[in-house]
Amino acid sequence: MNKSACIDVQELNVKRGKNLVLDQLSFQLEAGKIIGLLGPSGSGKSTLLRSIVGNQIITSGTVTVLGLPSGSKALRHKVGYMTQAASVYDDLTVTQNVAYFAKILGLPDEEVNRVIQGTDLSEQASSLVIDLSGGQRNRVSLAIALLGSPEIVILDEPTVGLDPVLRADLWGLFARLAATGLCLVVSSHVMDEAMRCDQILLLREGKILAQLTPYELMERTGATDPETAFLKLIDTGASNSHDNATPDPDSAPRHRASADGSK
Ligand SMILES: Nc1ncnc2c1ncn2[C@@H]1O[C@H](COP(=O)(O)OP(=O)(O)OP(=O)(O)O)[C@@H](O)[C@H]1O
Repeated sequence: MNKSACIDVQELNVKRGKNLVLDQLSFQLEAGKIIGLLGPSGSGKSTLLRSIVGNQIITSGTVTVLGLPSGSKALRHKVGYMTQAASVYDDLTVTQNVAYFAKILGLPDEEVNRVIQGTDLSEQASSLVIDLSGGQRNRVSLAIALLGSPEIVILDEPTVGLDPVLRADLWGLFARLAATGLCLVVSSHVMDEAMRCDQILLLREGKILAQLTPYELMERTGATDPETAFLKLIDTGASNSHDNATPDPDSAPRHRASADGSK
């Protein structure tokens, strides 16, 4: 495994029912970056994320996380996971929700305040979740995923259903988290969000179409927007795209511009 790789997937196949949902995936992801897992609905994003977290029975291949097989007990506090379905209780306050999960994980009270502050929820700490906006609600799920200072945080479509302002807000927060050295893997089917990542893994019908930087995505396809770039990659078959290319320093991931605290 590459020294800086925090996730190493080799020849991963996953069948769900009779369907081969992930087909011979091999790739490595580096620490300290935002990795965007992009692909259309049904392309296998959630299944791949579940395989990394260790919540998915895999048919063959290996998924190694921080040097250990995914799902290992020793990874429990090292990998945070925010599922697509909201896992917060409407009738509890923000603090009560976070404290509940902190207790399950055996974490001290200070940890509750730390993640609430880290997700900009201090003002809403005493509000019931039912009274929060969609973005604030998603941030409660994110706060729970950050409990215990994980090294890897897996976020399954955290911006789904949010308006562009709230989406930009959350991506600003992801950038600030990545700047602290976390490895964030964020799935989305909104291609525009690809441009906010350091690296993009494009998935289609259970196969990796490309692994590249936003800069490379645009340069390789000559497209002016990521949606068109994705379609162009499909057209060309992207047969030589999965090349783990070295990021171009000039690609200066756009989110870094907002990593200094602005949203
Ligand atoms: N329990 C299941 N049994 C059989 N097939 C399943 C099951 N769950 C999911 N699938 C299939 O696996 C494929 C990948 O699903 P997955 O949820 O991983 O995709 P996705 O890219 O995350 O989609 P979305 O963006 O809509 O959440 C889909 O074709 C789906 O129909």
